[in-house]
Amino acid sequence: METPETTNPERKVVVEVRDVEVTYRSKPKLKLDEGKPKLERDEFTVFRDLDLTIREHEFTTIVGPSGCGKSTIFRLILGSQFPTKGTVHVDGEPVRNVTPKTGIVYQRYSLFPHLTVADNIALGPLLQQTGPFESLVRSIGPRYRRVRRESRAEAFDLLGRIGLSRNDGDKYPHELSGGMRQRVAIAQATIMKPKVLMMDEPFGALDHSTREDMQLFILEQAEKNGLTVIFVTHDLDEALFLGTRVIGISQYYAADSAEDGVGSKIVTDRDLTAALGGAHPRPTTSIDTPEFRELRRKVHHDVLDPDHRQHISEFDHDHQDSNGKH
Ligand SMILES: Nc1ncnc2c1ncn2[C@@H]1O[C@H](COP(=O)(O)OP(=O)(O)OP(=O)(O)O)[C@@H](O)[C@H]1O
Repeated sequence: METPETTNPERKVVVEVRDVEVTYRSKPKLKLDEGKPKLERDEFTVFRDLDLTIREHEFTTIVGPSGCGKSTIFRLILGSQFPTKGTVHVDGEPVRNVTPKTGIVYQRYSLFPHLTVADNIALGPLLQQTGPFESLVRSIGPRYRRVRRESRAEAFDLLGRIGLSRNDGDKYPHELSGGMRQRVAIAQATIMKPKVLMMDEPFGALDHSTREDMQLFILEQAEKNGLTVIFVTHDLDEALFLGTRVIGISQYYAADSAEDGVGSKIVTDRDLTAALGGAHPRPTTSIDTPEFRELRRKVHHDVLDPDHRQHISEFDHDHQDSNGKH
């Protein structure tokens, strides 16, 4: 596997995935064993010995073909799924559930349709300071009203920074364009100052030109606010354009197996800044260099080329250490 000189060992570790195995089990099925009925579950191990270290201010993009396990990694870091074996830490603590340490932006459905834009953005701080119970029973109390007023003021302040007007704050999500909705979703996540911002195909539903605008927008937000971002996409160009580090996951085939895929692994982990001789492929104008085209060809070959996947089982399975080196 490519060695990621990528990750700067002096930077604080934000996400640490160690020796993780993820096995999915199907619901019990009734089968016949020598004529006797028996309940059995099918098992599928998507990852074995998965290691991943993500450091502060990295913009890590995770790319790979459908079904390779991108969302599985996403859910493990988020805390909505747990490994069968191994550990996942965020900001030095074991991940046990979804916490404000992790901000999330999905392709859709992050916004509550019955709340205005400002109330959607203010919801996180409001719930954090009052809790769902207090919100429910004390919504007319003075403390709740004060916290709500302050959270909304913070939300209105944020609108300008995400390219929306103050008037937009009183609109409902259905009154906004797709790109504006995703800007609000990003504000909703970042207002909580998460240690890591997780984005799962966030621009997948947008048209081409809005998607390009949003790519520039998230780069600007990441840079201005020093965000640590993990961005899952199946689009290699998007992954290479946005990432300071690109992780490619692919399914592998056991040499002696007739099965389709027998698991997935990280097949590429590259520091784009280092790979391109210190020049990051931003802004857009510089991504068409010979170095960038060669990098794209290699990552495409390692991650997305189905002929290459046949041979991945011959790869060295050694773990990386916390510096990302073998
Ligand atoms: N709950 C589950 N039960 C059984 N198998 C599962 C389950 N969730 C995921 N898998 C399997 O694990 C593998 C990885 O799934 P995952 O959704 O993480 O992939 P992905 O790369 O995000 O796919 P896509 O790009 O299509 O969303 C797939 O083969 C999938 O069928």
